[in-house]
Amino acid sequence: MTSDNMLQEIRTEDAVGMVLAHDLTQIIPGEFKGRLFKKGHVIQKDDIPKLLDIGKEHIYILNLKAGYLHENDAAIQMANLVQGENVELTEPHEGKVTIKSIIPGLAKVEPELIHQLNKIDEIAVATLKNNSVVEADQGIVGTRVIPLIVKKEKLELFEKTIEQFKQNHNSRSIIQVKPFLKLKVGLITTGGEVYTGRIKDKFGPIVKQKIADFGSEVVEQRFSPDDAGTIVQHIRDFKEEKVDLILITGGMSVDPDDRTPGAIKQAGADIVSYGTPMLPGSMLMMAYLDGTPIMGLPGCVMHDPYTSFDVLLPRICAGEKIEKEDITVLGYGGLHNC
Ligand SMILES: Nc1nc2c(c(=O)[nH]1)N[C@H]1C(S)=C(S)[C@@H](COP(=O)(O)OP(=O)(O)OC[C@H]3O[C@@H](n4cnc5c(N)ncnc54)[C@H](O)[C@@H]3O)O[C@H]1N2
Ligand code: MOO
Repeated sequence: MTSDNMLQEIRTEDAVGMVLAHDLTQIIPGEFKGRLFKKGHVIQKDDIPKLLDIGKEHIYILNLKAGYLHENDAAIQMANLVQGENVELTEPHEGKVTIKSIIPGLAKVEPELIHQLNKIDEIAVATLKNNSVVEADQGIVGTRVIPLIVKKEKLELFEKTIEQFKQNHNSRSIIQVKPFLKLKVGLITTGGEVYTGRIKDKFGPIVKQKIADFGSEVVEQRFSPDDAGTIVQHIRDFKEEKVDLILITGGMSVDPDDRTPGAIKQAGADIVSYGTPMLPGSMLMMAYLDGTPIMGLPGCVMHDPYTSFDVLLPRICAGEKIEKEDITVLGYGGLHNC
């Protein structure tokens, strides 16, 4: 007997008729990784060679004492303690519970708390990054304890850490998925070369597709020469038409014809940031005009698949307000092939 006499080691050849204490995993590189036997399975004579094939010369018989939890029950408890809106739990599998989204949306995870929880010895909580875009049925979090049996005290500490975090953060959900709203988007395409027809607009279709990907719609596209007054007029018209988001493409960098940042300021918007420390997408402007988000989109959004626009857009589509702090953190890890 080991581990406070709760785990009895039995030779596999002598284990016929006994009950497995946990899921047993087989891994064949490139072919299979998964559960070969499930916890609770009663071992049959035919199972013996299969068990030996996966390297199990001994198995555990479990005699759990008060004050201890089986890995499956610990994983369920941990998942229940962190789960919030629009998610569901899977059954435990090889000691792990997965929290999955039930809708497409924006996954919210509290990094600071996840770090605190993982400081508890024998606890493992693996998550997607905060603000990841997820599909329905996609896993967001996996919970597991490292040993097969764990002291209940560990889970009590886990729970207390969460309670304390909630007290300090207005009972904020730990893990949740925010649905995407159906926004009406007004698009202003600037650039004399497009306005006069010298070149075809290639920015509009790309932005329209990105908006549609989150279930929103560009309700109108207007074209403007490199003239601040015209851009301001289009902004005001869209504001009157009560669009939910105004996007302005081009004219965002350092040339004399780059009129977009000036026009957004001239329209009276509050500027959250001109510039982001992410490449590509460093010349993006984030602003709000009486609560309506306005974004100035630099040329790279038309060319690069992943820019600061692709980081901020899903959050805006999920109804979040972008603050300066959301922009400043984009620099660390923010160099993407640019
Ligand atoms: N010396 C510097 N050069 C650049 C800087 C800088 O800080 N200093 N920033 C770079 C960054 S970052 C970007 S992004 C680009 C472009 O920024 P803009 O938003 O000002 O882009 P434009 O000058 O308006 O156009 C650039 C390019 O894209 C074509 N374009 C624009 N709109 C359309 C459209 N609707 N359809 C088709 N093509 C379009 C335009 O004709 C130009 O070829 O600046 C870097 N340079
Ligand atoms: O706004 Mo610009 O690329 O950073 O490419």
